[in-house]
Amino acid sequence: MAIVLGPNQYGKAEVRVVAVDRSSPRHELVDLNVSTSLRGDFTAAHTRGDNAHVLTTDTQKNTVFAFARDGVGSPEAFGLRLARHLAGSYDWITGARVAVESYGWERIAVGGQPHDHAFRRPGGEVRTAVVTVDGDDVHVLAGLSDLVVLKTTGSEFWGFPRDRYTTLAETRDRVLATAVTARWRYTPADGALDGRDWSGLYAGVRTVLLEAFAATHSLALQQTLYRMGEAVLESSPDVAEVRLSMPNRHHFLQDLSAYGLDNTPGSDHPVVYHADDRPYGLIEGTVLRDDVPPAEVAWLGTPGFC
Ligand SMILES: O=c1[nH]c(=O)c2[nH]c(=O)[nH]c2[nH]1
Repeated sequence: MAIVLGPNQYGKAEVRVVAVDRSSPRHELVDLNVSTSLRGDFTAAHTRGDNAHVLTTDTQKNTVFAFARDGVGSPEAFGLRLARHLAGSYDWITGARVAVESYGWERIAVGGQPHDHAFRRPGGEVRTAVVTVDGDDVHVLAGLSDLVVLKTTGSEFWGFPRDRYTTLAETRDRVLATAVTARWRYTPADGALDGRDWSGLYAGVRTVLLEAFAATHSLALQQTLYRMGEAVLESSPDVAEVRLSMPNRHHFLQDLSAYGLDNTPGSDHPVVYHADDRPYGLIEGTVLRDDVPPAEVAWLGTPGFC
């Protein structure tokens, strides 16, 4: 009896690549999750730790980003280009599997017009309501969670203090993305909560949140959050306060200079970002009218910030 290596494959799983075509003011966005696997003769790596045949998973990841920099096209076409390249890279590599998930984004409508560089990812969004009866008082919180939005430009972040641990570069142009969780409290209006057009109110607030995200030239996600809450209060006299929780879904500009590719935001090639999932900044805040009495009981039992 001999113990032998059976079927095997290896690669980089879930490379989160976002490519932005900025060749016109109307940006186009491709958002992919790419996994690669190589098949071939990798026996020595498994049995002896001899890596002479191992095209590293790190290289496979870099190749995904470099190929995206040349334009993605359809997921099928991108997969074909990548799989053929990987399978053909060394004679001991006999095959490659490339799996591509493509996430769809829709343009956010501002004033009824699709925005040039602000997008919403459909699906997953949840409408919420919490009603509290406390003696004679009644409170209604409406809200939403997982409203996923992204801007490909119109976002800066600079002017922050630098201590010995600060490495973050200042930026005048970055991708800004978040998944909005919001709750807002309706004013009791003489206790006449019944009979309001709840769905109409909800739709109005949601539209204002989206429009404010899209239309705000952001100097910080904190500023965008405040502006979104402020816009709701300005447009809805029925709302007393808005609480927002917004993770900063970081999109890091991928450095491709090691293989001679420029990836600075410009218009002559797609700009390639790595969509990181964690850790993430978590920006949370309340925006409220200072002349409406607080109602902490309305928020009792609501976990997290809002
Ligand atoms: O909008 C931002 N706010 C921050 O507080 C922060 N911190 C950070 O590292 N990046 C960002 N971006």
